[in-house]
Order: sequence, then C-alpha cells, then structure tokens
Amino acid sequence: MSAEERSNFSNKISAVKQDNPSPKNENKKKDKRDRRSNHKKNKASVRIREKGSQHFVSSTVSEEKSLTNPTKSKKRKISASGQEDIVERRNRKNDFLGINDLDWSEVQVPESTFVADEENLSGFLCLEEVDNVHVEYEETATKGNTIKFKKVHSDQYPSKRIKNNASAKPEEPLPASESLKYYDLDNFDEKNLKNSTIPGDSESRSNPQSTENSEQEENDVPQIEVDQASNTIEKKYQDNKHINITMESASKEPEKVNIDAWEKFNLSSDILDGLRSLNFSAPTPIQENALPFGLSGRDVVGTAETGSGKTLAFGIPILDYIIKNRGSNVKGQLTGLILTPTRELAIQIKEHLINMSKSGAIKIIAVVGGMAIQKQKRLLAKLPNIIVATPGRLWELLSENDDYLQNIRHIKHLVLDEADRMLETGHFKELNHILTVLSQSRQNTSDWNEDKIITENLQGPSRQTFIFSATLDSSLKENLKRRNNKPRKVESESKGTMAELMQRLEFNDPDPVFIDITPKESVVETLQESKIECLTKDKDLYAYYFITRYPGRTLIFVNSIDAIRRLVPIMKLLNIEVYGLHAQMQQRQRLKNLDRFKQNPKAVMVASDVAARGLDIPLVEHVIHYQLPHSGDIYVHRSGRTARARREGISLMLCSPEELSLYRKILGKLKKVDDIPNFPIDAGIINSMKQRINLAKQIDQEEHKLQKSSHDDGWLKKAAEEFGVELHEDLLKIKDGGDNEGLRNNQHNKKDRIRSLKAQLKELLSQQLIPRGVSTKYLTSGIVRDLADRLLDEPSHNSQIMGVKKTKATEDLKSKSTKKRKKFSI
Ligand SMILES: Nc1ncnc2c1ncn2[C@@H]1O[C@H](COP(=O)(O)OP(=O)(O)OP(=O)(O)O)[C@@H](O)[C@H]1O
Repeated sequence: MSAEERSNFSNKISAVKQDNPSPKNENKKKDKRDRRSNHKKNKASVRIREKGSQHFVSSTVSEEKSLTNPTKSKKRKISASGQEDIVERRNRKNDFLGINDLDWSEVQVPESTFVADEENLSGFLCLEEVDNVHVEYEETATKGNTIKFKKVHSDQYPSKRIKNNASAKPEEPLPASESLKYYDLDNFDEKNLKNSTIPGDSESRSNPQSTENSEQEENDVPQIEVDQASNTIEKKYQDNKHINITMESASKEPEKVNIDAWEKFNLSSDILDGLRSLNFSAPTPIQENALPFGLSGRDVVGTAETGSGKTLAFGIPILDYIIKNRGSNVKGQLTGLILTPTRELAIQIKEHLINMSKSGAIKIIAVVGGMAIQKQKRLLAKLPNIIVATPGRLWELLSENDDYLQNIRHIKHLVLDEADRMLETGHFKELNHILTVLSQSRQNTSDWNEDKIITENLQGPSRQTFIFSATLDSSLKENLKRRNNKPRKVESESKGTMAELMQRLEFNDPDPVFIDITPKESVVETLQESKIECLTKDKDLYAYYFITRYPGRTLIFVNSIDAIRRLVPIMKLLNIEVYGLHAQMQQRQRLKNLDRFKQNPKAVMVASDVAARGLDIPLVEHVIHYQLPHSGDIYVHRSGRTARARREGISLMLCSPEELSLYRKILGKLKKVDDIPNFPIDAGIINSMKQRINLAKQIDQEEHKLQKSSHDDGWLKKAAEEFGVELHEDLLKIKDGGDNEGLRNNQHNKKDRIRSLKAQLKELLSQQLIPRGVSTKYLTSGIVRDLADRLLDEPSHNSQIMGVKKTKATEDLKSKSTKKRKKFSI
C-alpha cells in the first residue's frame, strides 16, 4: 500500500473516531450514554464529499430535535460550505434519484483483518461511498424526515460556496472527520429505505423480530477509537471489553515473498499480486492438484482435509477468468456463483476472495440471510462479478425478481462449497430451486421438482462446476463416471443424496475431474485427537479444567442451543471470556461474537454446528466436543477448526458412558484402528476446581428459576389483562402485593442467597487455585504432588493455578500419554 493510500485509510478510520468524539472528562459517562442512544436514533448518516475539491455536503439525518417538533415542515439544504440554508420548497421531484440509483461504490479498506472486522461493527455490511450528490431533506408531520438525493456535476456547486469555504484553503487535505464517506445502510429499516424515509426512533425500537440478544446488541454497538501513534484501533464495547487490533500491515511494507512456485499456472498479474500480499509462497496440495484442471475450464470435484486451502482451489480459477476476460462479450458482469451452507462462511469466502484480488477490482458480494435485504438487492442489481450466497436468501431474492433470475442464468462458474452439508435439511429445497433455474435443459426438469417452477426453455452459456468439501464420499467418483450429460430421472431412494446432486448438476465435462487427497484417517496430520471419559454431570468441570489449565482460543461444540444457553452464563460466572454462537441468534450478534472471538487469543466460544464447517478462525488452539457429534463427518469438520494450514491443534472429546455408541460410530466412520488417547488430567487441580464449578452451577440454576418465575408471572399477568380477568395472587409465583408475606420473603431470600453465592464465588476466583492435596504450609507434603516440586519444576507458571507449569495441551498430550495405545475393536 502506498503512503498516500495508508494516509487515506487512516483518515477514514479516524473519521469514525471523530464522528463519535471522545467525551470530556467531566461528562464522560453521560456523553457516552448520549452517544450510544444517538447511534440508535440517528439511524443513518450520510457524508458525501465532492471528489477532487474541498467543498462537501454532509447530512446527518433523523435528528432527535426534529422528531420532537414534527409539525414544522421546512426544507433544509445543506450547502457545500457545510452550512444550512433554508430554501423554498419547489416541485423538483423529477430531478431527484432514488437511493438505489446513485452510483454507490464499495470502499476497499486495505487491511484484511479490518475489513472483516469493520463489516461486523456498527452495522456495516461494508463501507460504501458516493460522490457528487446533492442532499436535501425535509421534515413532514406524516412521513417524518425524508431525504432526497440529486446527482450533480462538480461545476454545479455555486462559486459562493467555494468562497464561503475559502478559509479552509482548498489545497489542504480535508480534516479527517470530513473525508469519510459512508452510508450506514444496514441500520436502515428496509421498508423505509425504499421510500428514502429515515426511520424514527420508535420504529427502530419496535422490532417485532427482536430475538435473543437483541437488547444486548442494541446497547452494545462498539465505539472505534484509533490511536495513530501506536497504530492500534480500539473497539470499545459497552461491557468495557476492549479489543485492540494492531494495524501491522497498514504501517509496514509487505515483505517480498517469492512466489515462483505459482508461475507454472500462468496466472494473471493481479492474482500473483494477491498471493504475494497474502504471503502464500506456494500452492497447498489441493491447490496444486486442482488448479491445472480448474484453470483449463474442467469441472472439478475436490475433497481434501480441513484447512487445506480449498477456497482458493476454486477461487483462483474464477478470479483469473474474470480478470483475463474483462471487456469480452459476456452478458452482464456476473460470472461466478458460490453457494455455501452458512452465512458466516459466505462472508468469509467473500473476504478471502476480495483479499486475493484487491488489485483486480473485482466486485464480490455476499448474499446471506439475517442481513439487510434491501442492500443486497441493490448490490445484486449492479451485477457483481461474483456472488457468494446461502441458498435460502438467494432463492428469496431470485424468486421475487425476474432480472436477477435472468442474470444468474449466465454465470460461468458454479461452486457448491461444503456440498454434502447443503443436501441436509434446511438447504436442499432452495438449492434444488436454484439448480433448476440454472439448468440449461430446463424443459426436462419437471421430474426433479417437488414444487414445479415454471421456467423458460433458455439455453444458457456453458458453465464450469466446482464441488468441494472435506468430507465427500469416495463412492461419488463411481457416480460421476456413470453419469452422462443428460439429466436422468432420479430414483426415489437417491433423492436428497450426493448421487442425486451429481445428476442434477449439469457438468460441462463428460468426465468431471475427481480429486481426493484426504488423509487415511480423515483428519489433518497436525491435529492431535484425545478424549476424557467422564460422567455427563462432570462435563462442566472437565471443560473448565481444560480451559483454565490451557488458556488459549478454544471452540466448544455442543449439540443443542439449550446447552449453549446454559454453558455460557456458567462460564461467565467463572470469569471466562466466553461467547455463544448458534442459529437462533440475530445475525449481527453472531458476527459480533465471532469477531470478538477472533480478536481475543484467550476467548472461548460455545457453538452449535453452525460453526462446524468452513470457518477459518485464526489460531484456534483447542476444539472441545462437549457432546459428541452425531456423525464422523461432523467430527471431522468440528475438529478441523483447529490445526489449520499446517499448524498444530488439539481436539478433545468429553465422552460420557451414554455416548459410547456414538464414539464407536465416529471411530468406525474414520476407519480408526487405534483408540483415541485419553487426555492426561491433574487430579489435584481438578479436585480444587470442584467448589468453583459447583457454586457457578448453583448460581445459574437459582437465577434461572428466578427468571423463569418472573417470566411466567409476566405471561400470566399479560394474558389476564388481555382477557380482562382478574388474576388471583395465588397463581403468581412472585407475589408483588397482597398479604402473603411468607412467599414474598421467599423471593427476597432467594435473591439474597444468589448474592451470597456470588460473593463466595468471587472470593474463590480472586485467589490463585491451589491444587487439592497440596499444602501451602508444608511445602513438601502432598498427596498427589507436593507444592515445592511444582514450584521448582519450571520457571513459567500458569497464572491461575499455583505451582503449575505453563504448558500447551498438545505438549502434555504428547508427553504424558505414555500408555501404549489400545487397539480399538468395533
Ligand atoms: N497457498 C497457501 N499458502 C498458505 N496459506 C494458505 C494457502 N491457501 C490458503 N491458505 C490459508 O489456509 C487457511 C485455510 O484455507 P481454507 O479456509 O480455504 O481451507 P479449507 O480447505 O476450505 O478448510 P475447510 O475444509 O475447513 O473449509 C486460510 O487461512 C487460508 O488463508
């Protein structure tokens, strides 16, 4: 990145800071509160600067002030000097453009971490800008604040305004706060956006969809602060957790990497630049094997271990094709469609491809559920080069707009990433519809459809297909060979299977290339697998033991959302920095939690299998299967979140007696002959942890009961109100009036008890953990191991546990599991 680019980038970031100025000391708290509430109320802010000159128009809409006086109807024009003029209302309707008709263009933020990051912050799906736009808005009693846009040429700005702004010295760069141009589209209410009407406060508060974490989310919009001296961005969340991101690559020149190993593929210079900037000196084995075919236009079905670089195995051929065929007579610009099973994965792939093709200026968008649909419509209408989508949202958009349908039929590349997952419930129906739309011989498709879709008999251009996953069945190879290019009627027993999918996909290639380089045991060589056999009731204890004994980024997989809802609060009580991730959370909260997890090297994430596939979270050290997965494939994908890109990692199964059959099933599927080794446990430490975990569980249970009774009462009261009946106090669990003092006291007692339990736990957590059986008084007397030995053992100690050497779980597993591996018989 050039010095100029770096400076622009810094300016943009610092502009965010200046938009939310630091509060003065005396009013710090109040200002912060106001700022947050303004963030909610000022749902949109548009900063538009005329390119190439020093005058600008800016507008911050949805002011609280104007909302309090809705009867005033005046039109304010924001002048180039930044000053407001009251102008006469004129009927200039036709001069104005709809918000979607403006030339929005995405702001390429050059730091990869920051791109992903920024996207998750403050509601941005991405930063966008538009130049040369005149903004007017008016306040009306009926519609609230309405904003209008008009495209202008730079010479249309009256010279008076330049004079007005003369003191700003045109040659000087704009102050940082004025150089940011963004439009926070995701914070708009979609319905209002259509009319370019700015939503009022009440609309943003009454979100009927508001589900889990919505309140927390609303109040938890992080503030970004930039310290340019130390080159760090600080994200401040309301819960006072700060995250610092060092803008390493923004300040340092990227090292020159030798990329000779890529030369044989004859890639475009933009792609080579991308590889160089990402420090990818050589292709990974799957890339080495798949690229020659992918680049020559062959259909490729590829399977390779998790974290082995499959994204670029299909991504590079698509990007390279777009760059090399620019300007050729391809209808529209839309060239590639990549379908993935999860939203986070789609966003990640989009980022990865953007980072790869920065200098190629390829338009790549993500179309996923849970994010603003209006924005996705606008981006779709602009014909991006590549769409990365989840089938549900894409189908929703395709089915309501014929133009999108027509465009999508002309794609040149179709990718099904994690193809096997997409056959599972919840994805297959939409995928089926999309494949029907893409079908080049649609006249024959009625056999395949449950809900017949009326389609035209259009012959689209030929299309290259990529199918990738870490877990594709090898029988597919046979299936691929047997298939011919004509679609066949699918036997009922193969419906919804990979076999059906292979027949549904209209490969160009009579003989698609099948590349299988998965290791014999399906998991990566650098992954160390282990297990702890324990009772279900003790799983919390063992999980706590592991994450306290081995602090490091840890992903804990569970089989149910309820388990996440139980585990996260317990771990929070134990002072663990823990986040949840599951499908019932609001999408923004999902992204935010993922973002926080990515930034904090000691964080723990408790997740459902929504995080099992594809997510490339840097440096996840441990994966814990709190509950065993139901299939060997899920085990492979979950475990694959660690030990990526040739790094080491550990996977730990907490296996209860009831899960033994599942355990056998997993081992059978993975064709393992050896039993998975037991993870070594320090009995002294685990015993000393029991009191903490029991207290945390007790507090959680008590709080849950209390919450449940007030929730039940709330529901009863509401129902009684709606039916207009009087509610007898005896029906309420928490009596808030009347003479039943005993019961009221009972509730108070419960609260007191919770407070006292919390105080006990706090006291325990404030002390360093002393392994049970170790005496701090008599340093050499110990049942398990004495403290003197422990303290003398090593100079580096785990800060939370007294006298315990700071080791990595992988080291302990290697060195301590000395017992010979048992043969495992199924
Ligand atoms: N040639 C390369 N050299 C070094 N690192 C690479 C290379 N190609 C990809 N990577 C990095 O390897 C990591 C894993 O890549 P990717 O996410 O594509 O793996 P994957 O095989 O799709 O994994 P999964 O099966 O879990 O989806 C990423 O961080 C990516 O940036």
